[in-house]
Amino acid sequence: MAEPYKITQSEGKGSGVFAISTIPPGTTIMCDTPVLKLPRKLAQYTDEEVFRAFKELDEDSQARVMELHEGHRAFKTKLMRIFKANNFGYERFCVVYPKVSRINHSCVPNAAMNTRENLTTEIVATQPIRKGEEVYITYNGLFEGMTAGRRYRTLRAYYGFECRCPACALPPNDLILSDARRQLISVLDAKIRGFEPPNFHLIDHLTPTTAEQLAMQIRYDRMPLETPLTLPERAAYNLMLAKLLQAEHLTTSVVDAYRNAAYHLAEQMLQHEDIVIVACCQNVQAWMTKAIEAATSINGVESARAKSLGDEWREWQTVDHFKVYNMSRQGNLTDPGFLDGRDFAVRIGMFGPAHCSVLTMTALSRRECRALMQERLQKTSSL
Ligand SMILES: C[S@@+](CC[C@H](N)C(=O)[O-])C[C@H]1O[C@@H](n2cnc3c(N)ncnc32)[C@H](O)[C@@H]1O
Repeated sequence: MAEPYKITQSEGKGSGVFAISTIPPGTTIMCDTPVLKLPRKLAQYTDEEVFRAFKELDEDSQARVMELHEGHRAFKTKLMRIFKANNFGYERFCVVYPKVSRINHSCVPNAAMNTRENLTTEIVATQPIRKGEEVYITYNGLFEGMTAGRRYRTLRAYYGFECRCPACALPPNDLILSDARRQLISVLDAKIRGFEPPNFHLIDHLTPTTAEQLAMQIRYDRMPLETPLTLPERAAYNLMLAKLLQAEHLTTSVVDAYRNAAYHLAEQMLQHEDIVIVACCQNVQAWMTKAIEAATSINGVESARAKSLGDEWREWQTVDHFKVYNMSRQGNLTDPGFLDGRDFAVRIGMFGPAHCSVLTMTALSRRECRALMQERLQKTSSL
């Protein structure tokens, strides 16, 4: 199949990758395999190490490396300048891709890199990209949670350019809001993953000279959370994260955030096997719907992600709580006025002998529901 992009000049950025036809979200724009590969190390690579790996390549591969962008940093050799401007660091290797290396950076990217274990990578559109528009990825996954000032320092130190993407070029008042959102994103994202928020303060001292120091390289060490998040916190943090990511137009992680908010709220509700809280079911449904909509618009309606979320949601609906919720929504409960005015929760139970028991349902007001839950809590804590 013809590739939907061409590599051509991008104003003020050297070369760039541009869409030659409209690219719907979820489309694989480009596939690439590393041309140069070095084992990952904590300390900086020396010129000799990079040269040794380069010398192993055949002539054609060497030529492909040497035609890449040199960046703007003052390393001694052209090879090192190219390596520094184009390498991607993974857990075990640092690699240079011949085609992906032509993609410029934006803090609000319209494409993302999906890399397999064998280090082949795909660039996938995460937003609709119109014909003639430039394709952007983000050079640093942590930028989602960094203020514009810290992104500026990082890009200047490691790449030597000033980003003018829509997030970095916001008017001052909007920038303050964007910075606040991104700092919150960093806190919520870290806590959801079970870590204390990363300490980005070292970046404030980052300069092109200090960038190569080891102390700067290991600044993202993460401390596990002292107290794990509770279920209500998990649901709330994921919901806030989803909303903040959307406000920042950072679409890639929105799907997981909405899905996880729904999952943890459902988990919380299912702790009471016999109580169906209507508002919880409504929220679980609303957030799963948003996750599915986001996956459909980012990955495409036929994508594995959108399908697996749809399957997951259908499976959740086979649980008694959602069955009862759906019945109440469809007015299928025996008494049509059943939930009127007391529509906070439904208590479900079984009545009669096991072989012919019937499902019973009792409407609960907010006060009744809270009293019932508190009574149970007291019983559990007195055990
Ligand atoms: C991996 S290369 C990207 C492709 C490169 N523009 C080229 O000509 O091959 C990284 C270099 O591209 C340039 N670059 C990338 N994103 C940029 C941006 N948003 N603004 C200005 N320059 C950018 C910088 O010179 C950076 O060192």
